[in-house]
Amino acid sequence: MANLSIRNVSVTYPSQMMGGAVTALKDVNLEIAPGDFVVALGASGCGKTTLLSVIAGFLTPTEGEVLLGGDPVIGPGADRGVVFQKHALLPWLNVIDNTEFGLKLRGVPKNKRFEIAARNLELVGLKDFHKHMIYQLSGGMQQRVGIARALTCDPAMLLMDEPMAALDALSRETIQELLLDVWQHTHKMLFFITHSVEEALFLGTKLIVMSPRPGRVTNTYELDFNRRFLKDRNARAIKSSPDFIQMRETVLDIIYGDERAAGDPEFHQNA
Ligand SMILES: Nc1ncnc2c1ncn2[C@@H]1O[C@H](COP(=O)(O)OP(=O)(O)OP(=O)(O)O)[C@@H](O)[C@H]1O
Repeated sequence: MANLSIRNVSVTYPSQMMGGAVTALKDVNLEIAPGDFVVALGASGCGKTTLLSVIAGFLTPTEGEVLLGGDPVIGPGADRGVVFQKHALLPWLNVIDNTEFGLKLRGVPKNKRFEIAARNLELVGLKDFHKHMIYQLSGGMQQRVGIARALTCDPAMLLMDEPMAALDALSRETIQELLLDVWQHTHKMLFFITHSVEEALFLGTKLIVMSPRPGRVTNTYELDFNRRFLKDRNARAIKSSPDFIQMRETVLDIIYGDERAAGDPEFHQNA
């Protein structure tokens, strides 16, 4: 199975405000192996979305390279499925047609694409919702469709940019647990962006904490809270355990420090 290697990646955007250029990423190195669930966390503007865009192939780095299975990433590809925060589903198509969409574009025959889409919808708990229109679904169910759709081309990696941000607390916890089940079932690499420290610690096997100006990875932690959850399925016990709380405070200190240094007095209490 293929590793994803991010090697010495820097990204500079042209900017009229910031003296002509803004360094969104500076010399980022990261190795993601099959089965890794990498979560990126950090103050606003530290380059999380830029890093995801580089991995997805939406953006070419100014310096450095991204390799998937040793091959350079030179654009978007079916080997990397992207789940966006919202507004990414096609409202005029029903659930099964949205889920099949990528396969249809690739010319996969109808029977085959139905079989794959139905399997993925079952995986995300939507087997009875094939014919529903997108507007008939809750935000959490729409995100389940987004995950099923991203899985249909059997990518090596799922990329998710704050996929839970628009959900209420209960739906968010349900989708977090669902995502861990999907991860355990598929063994895909995951790269996941969030602003919630609790979510990051609960979901990831590897947490990267990023700092702004210029955006870089300052701290990396190996985690096993998600594996503990998959063993005993008691999320509340894990999130209130002493080691979870201690880790949460350590990470919050880093992020608060960055927010203060950036002069933002209203750090959003998203932890
Ligand atoms: N297209 C662009 N043109 C110019 N500057 C950009 C562009 N996209 C992002 N930036 C700048 O690059 C830096 C990193 O942005 P990015 O969106 O990657 O950060 P982020 O960590 O995802 O932020 P947030 O948490 O607020 O979503 C910021 O200073 C941002 O203003």
